[in-house]
Amino acid sequence: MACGYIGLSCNALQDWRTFAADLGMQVSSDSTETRLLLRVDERAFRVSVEPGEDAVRYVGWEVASEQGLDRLAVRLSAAGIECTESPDLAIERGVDRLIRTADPGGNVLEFFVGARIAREPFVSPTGAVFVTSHRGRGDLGFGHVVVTFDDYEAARHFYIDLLGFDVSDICLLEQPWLFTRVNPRHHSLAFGHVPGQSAYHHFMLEVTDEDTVGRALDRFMDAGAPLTAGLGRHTNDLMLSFYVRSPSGIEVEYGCQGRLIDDNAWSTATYESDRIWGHRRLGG
Ligand SMILES: Cc1ccc(O)c(O)c1CC[C@@H]1C(=O)CC[C@]2(C)C(=O)CC[C@@H]12
Ligand SMILES: [Fe+2]
Repeated sequence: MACGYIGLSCNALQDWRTFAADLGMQVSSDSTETRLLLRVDERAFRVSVEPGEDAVRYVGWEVASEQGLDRLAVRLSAAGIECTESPDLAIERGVDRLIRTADPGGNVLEFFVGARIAREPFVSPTGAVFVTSHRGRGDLGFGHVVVTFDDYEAARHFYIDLLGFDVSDICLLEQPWLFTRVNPRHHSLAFGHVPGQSAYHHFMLEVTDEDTVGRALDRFMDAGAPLTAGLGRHTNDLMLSFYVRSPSGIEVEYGCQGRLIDDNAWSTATYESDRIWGHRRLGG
C-alpha cells in the first residue's frame, strides 16, 4: 500500500499555483478553472485542489491489487465500518476502482487500484526530483500524512488492527505519536492524540537532495511565505526537512534523506525527542 494522492480545497486557488511552483511541483495540463492537478512524478496527479473552504477533502490510499481492495472492503464491512465502491469517483480520480470510507476521526479515505500515468513526462519547474519509488521498483507513495485524533485508541484500532499498518516507532512528545508504514518508507501515516482535535497536521513531499530542500526554503523565505518550522532533522526517519503552511491551511513538510525500512531487519523503538536538531517552530 502507499499514499497515492491527497485532495484539498482552498478559497484562493490561484495561491496554490505559486505555492506548488515553489515546491517544484508541475501543474498538469489536465487542470481546469475548478481543479488544480499537481504532479511530482509520472502519475497524472498527486495533489488535487478544488475551490472551497480550506480543508483536506480526502486521502487516497493505493492498494496493490484488486484482490487486496476486495479483501479490504470485506474486512471493513465485517467490522461494521461503512464503505462504498464508487465507479463515478473512480472515473473522476482517473483510477480503475475506488472504495470510499472514513476513519474514526471522520477523515475521508479512498482506497484505490490502478492509478493513471500521465501522457506527458514529469518536468519540475525547479528541477526537483521527488522520491516516490524505491530504486524505480517499490512504490513509496507521494510521501506521508500526519493526523491528530481525539480518540487515539479508536484510530490505533482502525489503522493498526483493522488495516494492518505496521508500527515503525513511537515518539514521546506531550503525547505518544505513532509512526506507521505500509511500504519501505519509514512512515506513510503518523498520528497522535490531541483532545478535541481530529485533523490533518501536514503532508510530506520528499526530494532527492538537500540542495533542492535548501533552494525551496530560500524561495519561501524570499516570498515571505508562512513557514511553520525551520530546517531540522527528525530522530526516527532521519528526514532533513522544513515545514510551510499551504494555502489550504494544512502544513507541507518538504525534505530529503528519509529512511527506508527493511521489514526483516527492524525492531520498533521509542524516541524521547522528535528532532536531532532544528525544526524550531516559526510563526507561519
Ligand atoms: C517527530 C516527527 C518525525 C517524522 C516526521 O515526518 C514528523 O513530521 C514528525 C513530527 C510529528 C509531529 C507533527 O507533525 C505534529 C506537530 C508536532 C507534534 C510538533 O509540534 C512536534 C512533533 C510534531
Ligand atoms: Fe512529517
